[in-house]
Amino acid sequence: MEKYDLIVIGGGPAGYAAAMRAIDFKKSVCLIEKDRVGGAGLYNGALSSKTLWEMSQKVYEVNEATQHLRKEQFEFSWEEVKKTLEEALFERKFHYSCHIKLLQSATEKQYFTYERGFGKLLNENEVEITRSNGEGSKTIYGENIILATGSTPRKLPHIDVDEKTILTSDGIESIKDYPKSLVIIGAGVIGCEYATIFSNFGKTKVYIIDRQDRILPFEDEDVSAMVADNLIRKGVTIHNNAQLERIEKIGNEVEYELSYPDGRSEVIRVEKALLSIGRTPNLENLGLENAGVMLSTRGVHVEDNDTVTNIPNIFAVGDLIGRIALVNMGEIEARYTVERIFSETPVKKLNYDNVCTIMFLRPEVALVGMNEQQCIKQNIPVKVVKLDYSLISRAIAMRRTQGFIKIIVTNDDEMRILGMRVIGEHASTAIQAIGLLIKMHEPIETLSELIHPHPSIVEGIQECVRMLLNRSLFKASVFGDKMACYSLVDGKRTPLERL
Ligand SMILES: Cc1cc2nc3c(=O)[nH]c(=O)nc-3n(C[C@H](O)[C@H](O)[C@H](O)COP(=O)(O)OP(=O)(O)OC[C@H]3O[C@@H](n4cnc5c(N)ncnc54)[C@H](O)[C@@H]3O)c2cc1C
Ligand SMILES: NC(=O)c1ccc[n+]([C@@H]2O[C@H](COP(=O)([O-])OP(=O)(O)OC[C@H]3O[C@@H](n4cnc5c(N)ncnc54)[C@H](O)[C@@H]3O)[C@@H](O)[C@H]2O)c1
Repeated sequence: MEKYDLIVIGGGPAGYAAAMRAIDFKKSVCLIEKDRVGGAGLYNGALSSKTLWEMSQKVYEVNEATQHLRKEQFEFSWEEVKKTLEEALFERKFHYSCHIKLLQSATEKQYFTYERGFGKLLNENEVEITRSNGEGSKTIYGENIILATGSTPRKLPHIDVDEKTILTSDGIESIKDYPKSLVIIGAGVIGCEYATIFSNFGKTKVYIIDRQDRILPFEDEDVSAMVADNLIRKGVTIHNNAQLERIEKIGNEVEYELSYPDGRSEVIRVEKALLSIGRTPNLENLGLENAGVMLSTRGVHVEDNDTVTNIPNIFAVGDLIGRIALVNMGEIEARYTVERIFSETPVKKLNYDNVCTIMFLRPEVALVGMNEQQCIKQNIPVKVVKLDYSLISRAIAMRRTQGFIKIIVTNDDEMRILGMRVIGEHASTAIQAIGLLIKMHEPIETLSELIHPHPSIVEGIQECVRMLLNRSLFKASVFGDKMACYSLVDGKRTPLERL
């Protein structure tokens, strides 16, 4: 039987990162992927949806900038959109396939093996690989095993997803043309990103069904309100507080019925529906019971800030553990796991305090660390500072002054940063710097006199920090509507006196 130091099941961003990190330790690693290396990091996921988003942003911006000049809207045909999408996917797929091929023929071949097939645990060390092309199966042995089988869209028993008319993110990119109308069920990240994409293209009437009183319910109200306002301005209908009573295919269309707390109900017909109500970990036929691996309510059970399961040589990373479903987190968890297994020196546990993300909306939203509602929920007393984009030179130069920067710090003299939210153009440009400050437990003083490029959106972050220190360029006493600074203790906001 072939023996390896490490077997990795699943070749998405997490599994791939694990295999590559094992090579650095000169350990023998077998990576097993049943379908396509890259997983949802590429296909029907991060790269594909961002390619669509980028194209849709271009369309929207051209039309916005030239609205007084043109009679007709600028547009891409769906064929052009698909072609660009395929080019982008091919480029990345090419990197992976060349990389894998060359690694297997280079000096690394003694370490790296790639197997195309379905991986299943037979016990704590043995994995069966069943090849999809009818070439049978084989069993291999691993000293250590990393499970990285990812997730798939969550479905509901009463919604008949056929990936043609009623779709999930797995099927939406295979549509043959822009739908004339699209209802999106679930107003989380995927739902809002696709609402942005289709409303940007301007060819689809978009509806979002939101069972809560606002979209993006896990984000602060000011963020979700600005995102919602912009979607509505682009013609999107948001059904807030709506209960989906029924959704069914009628011919080539979809009919859905909603009810509201005030007793109202409505029936609407659209061309397509997109179900985006979260993701489910890929646990099926993984053989967890054969090895005695336990589950949590979210996925495979792992220890806090760690990736080890209840079986000491079996680990789980990425979407499969249901902790934070992001490419960057899957990669970090995977790299940590390999270091934890093979490093001769102790490795620091995982830390989720400074996770940086971007929500690809219009405008983009950058997130790092905690938001206000998390501070309230965890009863952490904080200070909050908020600056409107209209006071930032670069936003003025861009003629895009809609947006704000919000920074949350500890409610003490040191004022360590706990989190930041930026919504607006170039929102994502400064999140890693803030992520680094959070990780290093640095006080905000560090940022206040650092030389920032001018004109840039990040100067707004510096102005926020200076406001907290009561030394801002503009004074909140004058621009009270654009600058806010308050303490947030026991859920109560109290304005802080600022000059
Ligand atoms: C529409 C969409 C947009 C997204 N946008 C972003 C974004 O902008 N930024 C971001 O950070 N994240 C984004 N995400 C989330 C991100 O794609 C996932 O968090 C990430 O891909 C998870 O990586 P993973 O390796 O854990 O799992 P996956 O990417 O799901 O990969 C798992 C792999 O395992 C394989 N597999 C499963 N079972 C087996 C088995 N038994 N044997 C062998 N192979 C198996 C699968 O075929 C797959 O290739 C997005 C997701 C979606 C759906
Ligand atoms: N830009 C990014 O980083 C990015 C982009 C896309 C996806 N992702 C990742 O993918 C994950 C999954 O995204 P998602 O949007 O599917 O999940 P989500 O958790 O972000 O949102 C799901 C939404 O569906 C709603 N919902 C749940 N059940 C419902 C029901 N029965 N009826 C109506 N609404 C319902 C929830 O209230 C929530 O608003 C995200 O958590 C994120 O980690 C990240």
